[in-house]
Amino acid sequence: MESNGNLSEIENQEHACLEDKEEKGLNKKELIEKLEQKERENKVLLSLSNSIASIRNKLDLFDVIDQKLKKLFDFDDFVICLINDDQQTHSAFIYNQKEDFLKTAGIAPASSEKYTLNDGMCRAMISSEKPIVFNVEAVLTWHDAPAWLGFWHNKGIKEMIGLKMVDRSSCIGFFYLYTKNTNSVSNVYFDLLHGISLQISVAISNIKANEKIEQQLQEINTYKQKLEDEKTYLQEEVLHKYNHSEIIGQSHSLKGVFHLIDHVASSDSTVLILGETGTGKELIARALHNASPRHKELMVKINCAALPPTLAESELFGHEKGSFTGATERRIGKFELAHNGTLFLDEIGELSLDLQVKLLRALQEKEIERIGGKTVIKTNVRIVAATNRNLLKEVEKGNFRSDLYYRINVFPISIPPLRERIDDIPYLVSHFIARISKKTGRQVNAISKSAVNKLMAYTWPGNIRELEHLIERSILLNQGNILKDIHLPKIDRTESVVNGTEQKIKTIHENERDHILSILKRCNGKISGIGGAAEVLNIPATTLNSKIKKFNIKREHMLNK
Ligand SMILES: Nc1ncnc2c1ncn2[C@@H]1O[C@H](COP(=O)(O)OP(=O)(O)OP(=O)(O)O)[C@@H](O)[C@H]1O
Repeated sequence: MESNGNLSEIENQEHACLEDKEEKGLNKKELIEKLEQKERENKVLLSLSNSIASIRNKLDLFDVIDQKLKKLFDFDDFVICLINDDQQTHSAFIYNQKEDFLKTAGIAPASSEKYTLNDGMCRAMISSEKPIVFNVEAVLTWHDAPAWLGFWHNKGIKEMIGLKMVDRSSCIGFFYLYTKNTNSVSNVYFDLLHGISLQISVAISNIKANEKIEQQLQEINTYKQKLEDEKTYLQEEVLHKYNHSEIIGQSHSLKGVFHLIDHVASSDSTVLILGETGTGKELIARALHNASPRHKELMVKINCAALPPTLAESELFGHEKGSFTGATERRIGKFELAHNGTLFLDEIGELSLDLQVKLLRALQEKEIERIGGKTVIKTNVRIVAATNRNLLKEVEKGNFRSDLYYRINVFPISIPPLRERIDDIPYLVSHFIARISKKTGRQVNAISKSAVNKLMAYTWPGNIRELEHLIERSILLNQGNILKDIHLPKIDRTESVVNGTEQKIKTIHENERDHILSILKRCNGKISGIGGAAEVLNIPATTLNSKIKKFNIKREHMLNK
């Protein structure tokens, strides 16, 4: 009896069979019972086919087969195996996954195990169009019995009904029913079984398509999460800083810094930026990143001085959800965020010794592990570090690991303090006036010459940041659109305290002499002309010359820094 599993065809066949039996004189009651039985079977098949259409995962398919087919056939268990991509082996795809079930001795079904297609059972099923009944005891005596058979034998299985599963005329796997009795599935049902296996093939294609969609969705979610992380980081960055795109200055020393940036930007070398606070180290780090091949990726900043001790490791390397109290969400660390980009380790001299070890390991291994994570994550980051400390001294004092120092001190760039590049002050002032006026809505658009001179005479312990803040303060206090009044700190802080002891009170003359001398030194002995001490002091060069004479200031005093 051939069948393609179509239900109406099956019914026709059953009617033909009944007519045949009537002819042979079977009694009517028996025939009605048969007909009712067939109707029940058809109902089960119809409901199976309806359920199969909505199946999305393996568990659903297991339940549907287990519940619906058990109404039709007397079997104890079943397994669906699929042929692997290598076309040489097959593995269990749908099977009973209950723990107590899998405890039985022998090789329990597991999707990770691969078995050859070249065993006696597979060969027989591949070459047969119909289900085959295998006797377990008999197959166990075969030289090419499948490796897993002992497991079912130990479970008390006596018979296996196996058939190949076909999709678009190729064999994609096998469907096995296991029974503890013999002859429990009559061969009358074999055509039906074949039809069922075709429906199961459809369900399997759906499951596989669904698994692929799920996997792609997961990839999309991971990517989305990365974009979210980057977006949050960038939003924080925008909130916390102005958007500097320019480094202002024309001084010889700053040009030297630009030259070094040009040299090193295109490589992946670690750069250590040295300089007093406020000299623009972060600006230089950004310029370096923007000039590097990594400029399309993020430059992620870690302020090592501001890392809270309890969260520092998570901040650097991230954590998995639930890895510690308060870790309610998975979070990626700055190292991971900077993947393919630049990691800017600001104020690296402030990093605790404990974190120095962890940082060194991450730099050496080029891989990190999230707290509570089980996998090692490869990272490709370019390191730019900055400090206002003398790191070598910190190494000598035992505050900074020498191995980390040598690891980061590959290409040092020193940013000169503002007092050593006073030529940059007028440019910086114009830049800040324009920006701060715009920001505050004030109409200030110029600065008086005397105010610039005053600024050039100051020593700027806080460097450009101090200048920026001072201009802002002055603009806010200014009347009119020319900045005339500059509110410099009353005492020049660098000169007010000497080794923590108070200065002795000086006479007016002593003060005047010291001030003139300090400006002369700053101007490298230049008296007149642009950038000369007379211009800075806002007095004629002739007046300055007579004061130099009066205070007995010698040329060597002026050059003696
Ligand atoms: N050459 C420059 N042109 C324009 N603005 C500058 C320049 N140098 C520094 N600044 C500005 O001065 C401020 C301080 O700069 P930055 O934060 O880069 O200094 P830093 O050396 O990193 O300071 P710290 O050591 O305190 O972290 C910033 O607002 C920065 O934009």
